[in-house]
Amino acid sequence: MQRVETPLYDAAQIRQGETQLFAHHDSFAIMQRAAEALLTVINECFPLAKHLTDNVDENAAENITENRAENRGTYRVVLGCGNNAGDGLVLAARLKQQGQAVICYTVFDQPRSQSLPPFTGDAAQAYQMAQDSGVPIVPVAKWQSQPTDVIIDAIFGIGLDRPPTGDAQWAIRAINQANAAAVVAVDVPSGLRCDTGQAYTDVADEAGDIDSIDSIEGADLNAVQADMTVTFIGDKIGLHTADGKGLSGQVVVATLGAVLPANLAEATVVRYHCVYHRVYHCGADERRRQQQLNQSGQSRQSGQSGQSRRFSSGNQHKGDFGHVLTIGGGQGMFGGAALAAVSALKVGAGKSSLYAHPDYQSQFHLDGTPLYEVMRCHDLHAIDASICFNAICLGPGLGRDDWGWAQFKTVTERLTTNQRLLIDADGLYHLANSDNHSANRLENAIAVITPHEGEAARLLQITVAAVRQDKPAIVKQLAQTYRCIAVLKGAGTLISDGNSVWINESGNVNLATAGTGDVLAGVISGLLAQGYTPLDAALQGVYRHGLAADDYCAEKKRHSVNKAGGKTLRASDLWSYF
Ligand SMILES: NC(=O)C1=CN([C@@H]2O[C@H](COP(=O)(O)OP(=O)(O)OC[C@H]3O[C@@H](n4cnc5c(N)ncnc54)[C@H](O)[C@@H]3O)[C@@H](O)[C@H]2O)[C@@H](O)CC1
Ligand SMILES: [K+]
Repeated sequence: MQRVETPLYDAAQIRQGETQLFAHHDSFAIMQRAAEALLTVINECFPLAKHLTDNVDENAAENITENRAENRGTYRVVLGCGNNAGDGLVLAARLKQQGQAVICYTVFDQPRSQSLPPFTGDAAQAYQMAQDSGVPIVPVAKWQSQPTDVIIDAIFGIGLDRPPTGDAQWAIRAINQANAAAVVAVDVPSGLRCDTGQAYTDVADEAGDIDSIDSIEGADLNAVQADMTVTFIGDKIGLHTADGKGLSGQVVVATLGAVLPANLAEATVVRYHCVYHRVYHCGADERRRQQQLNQSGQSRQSGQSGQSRRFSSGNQHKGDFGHVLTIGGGQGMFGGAALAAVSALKVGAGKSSLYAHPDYQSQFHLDGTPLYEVMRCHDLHAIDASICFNAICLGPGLGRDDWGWAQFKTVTERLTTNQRLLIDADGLYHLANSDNHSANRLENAIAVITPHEGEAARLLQITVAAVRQDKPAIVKQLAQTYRCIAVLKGAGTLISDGNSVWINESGNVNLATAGTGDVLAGVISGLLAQGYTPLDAALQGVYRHGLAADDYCAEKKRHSVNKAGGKTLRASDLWSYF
C-alpha cells in the first residue's frame, strides 16, 4: 500500500511564496492570474447563461435578475477591502466582459457617499478595472439573491485576523442563507482561519470546559459555507481539517506560477490518502484517487510500508496475522469493546480476544448476535509473561469507575518494552488522571492514542476551545507529551509522531455516530498486530476507516436508499467495506 502526501501550508508560508512571485512579476499581473484561475473554474463548474442586455447601471443593478425574462441567475461577488476583494473585482470584470450578469457588493464602503473606495494598491486597480468594465458595485445593504445565482465570496482571504463583525458578519450569514446554486470561495471561505481550520463562531472562543464538548457545540459558525474553494499559491492547512473540511467544499489549487521554496516542500503538515493494490467493490472512488495521483505534480509518494502479510501469499496460518487483545466492556458498556474486537478481525488480524467485566463472561453478544469469532480472555495478570498478544487495545467501553481504573493499572504496570498498545476512550480518561509514571511507560511501549477533542483537552489539561483553536499544534503536543503516535479524531482527523502532522483525506460527517470510534480503535489495533509500524497503523487505519464510510455513502446513493447522503450509518456497517 502506498501513501500519497500533498504538502499543506500556513499563511506565513504562502506569504513567502507570494514574495517570491512578486520578485519576478508585477503583483497586479498575479492578481489577474488568480482571477483567471477563478474564471476558468467557474466557467467549467458553474456556468450561467450569458446576460444579453449590457450597460446595466448601478441603480438598476439590484433588479438584474427580476428584469430578465428567464431567471437564469447572476454572479454575485461579495467584497471585503483587501486583495481577496481585489481577486473578486478582477473576476467580476472578466465575467462582465464575457457578457455575464454580475454584480459586486461592498461590505466596507459606500462608493457613492465616499470620494474614494477603501481599496488600496492592487485592489484599487482591480476596483478601477471592474468599474471600467461596467460592473455594478453596490453596498451590501442592497443584497438580494435568487436560488439560480452563483455567489463568489471575496470578503476575507489569508488576511483575516479577527472575528467578522457588523456588515461582514451580516454578509456571511446572507451568503449562507441564500440557498444559491453554488458558493465559490476565493482563496479561503471568509471567517475560516486558514492555519488551523477553525471557523469563528457567534460565541466567544474562550467558552468550554475541559473535556466538555457540549458547552461549545451548537454555536453558529461565523464563516462562509462554500461548495468550492479556489485557493492560491499553495494548498492550506485549514481547508482540510476541523471546520474547514466541511466549509471549503471541493478545493482547487491554483499555484499562479509559484514554486514554493524547497524548504517548504518539506512541509510539516501534509494531507494524505492511501492507494491500494487491489480492486475494491467501490472502484470509482479509487480510480478517481489514482487519477488525482497521476495528475498531481505536487504530491509525493511514501510509506511503501507495511504491506500486510495477509496479501503476500496463500500459505499462512491465522497466527501469522497477529493476535489482538481488547480490554474494555465495563458494566453497561460491552458494545464498544465488542465493536473494537470484531473490527480488528475485519482488517485482517488473525485472532481477537476480549477481556471484559465479569458480568459479560457468560453473555458474549453484540446486539443479540453471539461473538463467535472473538475469544474470551479471563486473566489480565498473565499478559506480561504472554507472547501471544501482538497488540493490546485498551479502553473501548472500559468505564471510568474503579473496575475500569483497576484494569488500566494492571495493563500499564505490566507493559513490556515494545508492547504494541492502543489507548482509546475511557483508557484515555485514566491515562489523563494517572501520574507521569503511566505516560513514561508509554515511551517504552509502541503506542498509539486516539482521543477526540474532549479527550485531548483532558490529556493536556486545557479546554476544548483551546484544542479547537489549533488542532495541528495540539496533535503534535499530544504525541510529544505522551511519547507516542497521536490521532486527534474529528473532521479531517490529524495524526502526529511529534514531529510531522498528517491530515486524512477520507471520511465524512456520517462518521460522527456512536461506536465509530470503537471501530477505529479495533482497526488500528488490528493493523498493529499484523506488524505495521504504529505510524503506518494509525495513518492507514484512519484512512481505511474513513474510506469505508465514503464507500458506504456512495453505495447508498447509488442504490437510491439515501440520495441526500444523510446520516444513516451504524458503526458496524463499516465492516462490510474494509
Ligand atoms: N496581492 C496580490 O496580487 C495577490 C493577492 N491574493 C489575494 O489576496 C489575499 C490576501 O490579501 P490581503 O492580505 O489584503 O488580505 P484579505 O484580502 O484577506 O483582507 C485583509 C483586510 O481585511 C482586514 N480584516 C481582517 N479581518 C477582518 C475582520 N474580521 N473584519 C474586518 N476587517 C478585517 C485586514 O485588516 C485587511 O485590511 C489572498 O487571500 C488572495 O485572495 C492572491 O490572489 C495572490 C496575489
Ligand atoms: K474568501
